[in-house]
Amino acid sequence: MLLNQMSVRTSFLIGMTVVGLLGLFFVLASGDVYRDAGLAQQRAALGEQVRTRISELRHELETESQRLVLLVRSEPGFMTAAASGKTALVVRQLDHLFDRPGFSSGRARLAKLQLLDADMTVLASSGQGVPETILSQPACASLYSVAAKRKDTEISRPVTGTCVADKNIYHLSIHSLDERAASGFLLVALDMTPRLTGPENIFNLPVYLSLADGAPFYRSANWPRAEEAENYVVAEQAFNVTPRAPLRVGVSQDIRAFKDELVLAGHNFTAAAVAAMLLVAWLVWLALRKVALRPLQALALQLRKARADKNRLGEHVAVEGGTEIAELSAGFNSMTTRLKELYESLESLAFTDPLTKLPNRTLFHERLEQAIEDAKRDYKPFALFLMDLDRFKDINDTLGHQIGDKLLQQVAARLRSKLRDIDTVARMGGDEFAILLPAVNDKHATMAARMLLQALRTSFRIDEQTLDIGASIGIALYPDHGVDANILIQRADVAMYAAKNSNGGHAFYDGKIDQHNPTRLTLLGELRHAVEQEQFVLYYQPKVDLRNLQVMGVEALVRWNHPREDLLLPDTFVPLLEQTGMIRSLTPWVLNESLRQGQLLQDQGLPITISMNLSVRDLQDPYLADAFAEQLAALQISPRWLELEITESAVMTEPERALEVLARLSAMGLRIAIDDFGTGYSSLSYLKKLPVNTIKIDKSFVIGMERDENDAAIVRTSVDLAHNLKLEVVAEGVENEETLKRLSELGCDTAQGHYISRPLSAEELAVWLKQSSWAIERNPKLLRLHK
Ligand SMILES: Nc1nc2c(ncn2[C@@H]2O[C@H](COP(=O)(O)O[C@H]3[C@@H](O)[C@H](n4cnc5c(=O)[nH]c(N)nc54)O[C@@H]3COP(=O)(O)O)[C@@H](O)[C@H]2O)c(=O)[nH]1
Repeated sequence: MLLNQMSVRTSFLIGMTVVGLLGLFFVLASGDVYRDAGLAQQRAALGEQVRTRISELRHELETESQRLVLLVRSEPGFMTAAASGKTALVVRQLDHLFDRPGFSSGRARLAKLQLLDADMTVLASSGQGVPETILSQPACASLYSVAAKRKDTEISRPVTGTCVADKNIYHLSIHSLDERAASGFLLVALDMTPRLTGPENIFNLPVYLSLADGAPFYRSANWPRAEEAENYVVAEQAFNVTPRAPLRVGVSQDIRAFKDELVLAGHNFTAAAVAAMLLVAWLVWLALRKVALRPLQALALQLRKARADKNRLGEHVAVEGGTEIAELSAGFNSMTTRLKELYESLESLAFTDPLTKLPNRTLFHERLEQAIEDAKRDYKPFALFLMDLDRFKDINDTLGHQIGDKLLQQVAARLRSKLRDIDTVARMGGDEFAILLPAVNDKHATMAARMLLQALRTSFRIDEQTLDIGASIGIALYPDHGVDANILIQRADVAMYAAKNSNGGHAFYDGKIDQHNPTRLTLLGELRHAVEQEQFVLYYQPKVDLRNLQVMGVEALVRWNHPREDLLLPDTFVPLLEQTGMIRSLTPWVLNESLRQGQLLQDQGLPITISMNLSVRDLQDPYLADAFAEQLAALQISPRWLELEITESAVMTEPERALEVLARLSAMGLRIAIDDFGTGYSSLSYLKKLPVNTIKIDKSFVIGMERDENDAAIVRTSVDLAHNLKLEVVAEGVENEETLKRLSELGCDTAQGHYISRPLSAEELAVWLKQSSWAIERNPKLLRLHK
């Protein structure tokens, strides 16, 4: 377990240290074995030396005995005396021999000469030498009986023996005087005690002699004491003297020098073994480091780098090592390359808009945060643009998503091509783009916005079709309009709505126009949803022809069928739809629904004109007339059943464009009414130019005309003006019979108001048209029109 938590390097070092310690232990243990073996060998060598010396001593004594016997045989005096059988003469000769040169000159001291008969009975003994009694002791005398028991054929060979008597050790040998037994035998006794004891013993070492029963016989003065035992080796050898009295010879040898040598050799051996082990360990370490450790460390290092910095993913590590390491490194390199690819594709998925390949909302947010940091550090302003395409929804709905997608791709490419490398352009979703322009002030931002809008004004060519779109850009500046990313985005959003209502197509954030509050934001979100889900419904308010007091048309008025609220009136949401440009998505729906309703009523035999309201944004739409033409054709409805109500202010916002749009609509046969007449700063010169059929006097004058003479004057003047211009007049806001009568007296053509009817749902209208006193059956004008 612990090994699992260690680095390979540490594991290697620990493993090698353990192996090294084990090796050292075995080296030290083998030193002891080696020393013991050395001592055993020393002991064996000493034993061998003792055996050899003893054997040499025997041989030497036997040789000496032979020499003496030959000397004796060559003494005529003795041989004559022996042959004479005269004991005294023989004894004299024997003693005489003792004194002869060469008898006592040997290294073994001559101890006795005896003449024996054929039965090994002593005939004569030399007076010189050791006393007679010593040789007659059983240990020595046994040799006589051994010799006596020999066969005749063995008589010529000497009999030898060793005996211990009277604290001396003797070598005895019995030789025949000649080839015949009858001539007698000669016993030669040599005292070999000095050869085994004393400082000049044959071993030249301290000697310890003991008898068979263990009784000590002799001990050299320098024999080691018990406490010195470890400094000596002792070899023990049986030195057979007679069967009954074997002598054991112990020899000790001082081994201190040898032991010192052993210790020194042991130390040298240990040192050499340790050095060899270290060398082997070092070589193993070098090899392991080269084939395993270095490659693993290189791979681990690369892994750490890649973990710390994702950009280092995919960097290849070139390592040399064994087969497994080569396999590991190849696997590592291919894995890190694959990881890099996966990471990049993930990053691309997470941060890139798949359609336009532009940064997405998430990445834009990151860049915005970074831009704020940079701007704080460098004290440089920057600009944030939020841009929304005009008419994109129409294009998407009418030409299909594929065209819409290609248009977005071309818009993205065009925007990108117009910006600097340091600028960021991102797609926030739908047809909304965000642009970050570092290090620019308000003047640069204005120039950039104009340049981008100009770039988008050039037509787009997609699948053989030429498409024209516009855009609105809202601009928020750092730090003037905010120092926080979310605030800047919100304010650029507010500015974008202002831009939609402006002429230039771009607008800076302005605190005065910012009606930003949570309720408004919620409403905005819900409205977007409502437009997508078509959560609207049309109510219809009848208009009565004052000449016959019968209904002649209805005004279509939109209501929001809010999922949680009651039906919401247009004042609560139409201004917001107009500000945001979303009204342009609602208008086609109102047109479609109005025409469908008109067709239903006509199918029921209730032919009436339907009026619908257009906003200022509709009047700036060059495709509006085309859309109306398409819709009318699709439903096969005559344009004369449709009337469009436009306010003076809507026309006066961009009179030239409005005039162009209205001219086309009028040319198609649609009727045009000026709504809320009298409330705006009417330009009579434009009124003259407009293809208008009707003016609707604003209800604020009509409601008050009974009480306020000024209002009454305005109504009267408006009626006269309209008639002078050959226009029809509608008075709205008729709330009572008196007003209706007064309007009729003034020559007003049509009346609309709560007195006649409040706005009705489609079902209510169908009933009302059949049942009310203003019913259509009694209106011959309309019946005539229908025919
Ligand atoms: N662009 C579009 N604008 C639309 C659409 N539908 C409506 N509108 C605009 O909303 C304004 C308010 O409409 P609404 O709340 O429906 O009010 C209408 C009538 O209910 C009201 N009216 C009618 N008679 C009387 C009356 O006797 N007294 C009284 N106090 N109010 C009355 O007037 C409104 C109709 O006005 P007008 O359009 O000027 O004829 C409305 O002004 C529309 O501009 C839409 O689909 N698109």
